[in-house]
Amino acid sequence: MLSFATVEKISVKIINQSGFSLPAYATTGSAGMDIRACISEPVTLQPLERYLVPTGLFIALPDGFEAQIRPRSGLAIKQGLTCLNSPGTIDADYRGEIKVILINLSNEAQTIQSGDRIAQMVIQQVSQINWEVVTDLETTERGSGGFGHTGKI
Ligand SMILES: O=c1ccn([C@H]2C[C@H](O)[C@@H](COP(=O)(O)OP(=O)(O)OP(=O)(O)O)O2)c(=O)[nH]1
Ligand SMILES: [Mg+2]
Repeated sequence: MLSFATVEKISVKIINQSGFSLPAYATTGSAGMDIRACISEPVTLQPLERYLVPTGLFIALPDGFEAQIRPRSGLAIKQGLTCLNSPGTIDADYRGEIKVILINLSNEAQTIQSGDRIAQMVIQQVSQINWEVVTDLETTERGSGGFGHTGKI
């Protein structure tokens, strides 16, 4: 049995005609909850077309939390559908509808039906910081090396 840090309850409002249940963790160890398209009619995305897909979900995160909207790997590998702004950021103070920016990166048209699981939502704790302006940063072994600096193997 996996154990996760328990989070206080998060207020959620769900508005849809199709009676979807709330997003839920599919397995005991799932990081994300799948979220569904909430659309009045099917949407077809042509190759490279993007679409802002409503989910019918509204949440009120506590301060210090964010929700990330991430792609589902199955949808990406099978249909080339992914989230354009991945991961999407849902701010703690956002009270609007959660929407998913889907893009069709396949070379065929792809259709989304209402109720399709189009993305997943991961709730994370985040910190806000204050800057301390300095003239010199503390040194490290890496220094300014990056972008393949440590080699391939
Ligand atoms: O995939 C996403 C990304 C964002 N949002 C909502 C919640 C988020 O809190 C708000 C703003 O998102 P973001 O900061 O990414 O967008 P922005 O372009 O910086 O807009 P803003 O100026 O409103 O912050 O839009 C979504 O519903 N889905
Ligand atoms: Mg922003």
